[in-house]
Amino acid sequence: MQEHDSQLTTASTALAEPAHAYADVAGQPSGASMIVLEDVRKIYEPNVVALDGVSFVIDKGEFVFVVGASGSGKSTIIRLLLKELEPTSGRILVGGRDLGRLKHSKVPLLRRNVGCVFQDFKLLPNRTAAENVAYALKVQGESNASIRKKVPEVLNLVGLAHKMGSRPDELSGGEQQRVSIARAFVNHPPLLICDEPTGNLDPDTSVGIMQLLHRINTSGTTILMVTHDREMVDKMRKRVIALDKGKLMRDERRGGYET
Ligand SMILES: Nc1ncnc2c1ncn2[C@@H]1O[C@H](COP(=O)(O)OP(=O)(O)OP(=O)(O)O)[C@@H](O)[C@H]1O
Repeated sequence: MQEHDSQLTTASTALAEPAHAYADVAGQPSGASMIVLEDVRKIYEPNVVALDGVSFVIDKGEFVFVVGASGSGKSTIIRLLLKELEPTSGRILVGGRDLGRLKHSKVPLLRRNVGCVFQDFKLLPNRTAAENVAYALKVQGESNASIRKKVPEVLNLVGLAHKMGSRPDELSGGEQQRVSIARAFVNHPPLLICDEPTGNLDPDTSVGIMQLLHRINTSGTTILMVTHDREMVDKMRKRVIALDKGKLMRDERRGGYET
């Protein structure tokens, strides 16, 4: 743990000025906010109102849960933040950049600055843990020398140094999620979006994953986590944004799953 923490401190130092990571995205200065949604509406064809005037601000370094019943609009928010979708109206800023004004050629750069962790891990089945992380770096154009350095460092950080050569089918669910967190965090993105990261895990394993995400957060990375994990939200007492049928119903510092 000691060793992991010192590496997270290094990550924190690297993130001391996360605005640099975005400096090329649109060439605008970044403020203290990591995510801004201003009166965002999203209507899917033919006429499904997924988000109905949602506004909130998430500052750099925050840890925020997004909760709500199925169909309340949580995944739509994630897809908007990654610019996989465009809002019907309203404004979205990530790292100070207005996504509505972001050129399509800059979208890959945006996504490199936003790590993503999913419920189903999305690992390549025939590759080892190390290869899964290395592959993500390779497609980003990272040099072989840098990949050789970064992969063991990040797998050590998530507590998987001893399983670098294991394929996903040789790893437990919790270990697979650690590989997926390593892949998302390997370039120390200023923002990590987690879509139900503990949804497939038992309660004890989920606690370990949450501890890891908490440590990543305390190193400076902003975390937005969509979850149905009532117990976890109630235990962590972090900021909670609750959606219901596309509307923001609650935004509470140190909130619980329900009021
Ligand atoms: N591509 C789409 N076309 C039409 N309607 C969609 C599309 N994607 C989502 N929706 C609808 O938009 C609403 C919000 O969906 P969204 O996936 O954001 O909810 P969610 O809160 O993530 O749900 P879950 O917890 O089940 O993942 C739902 O009514 C859903 O049926």
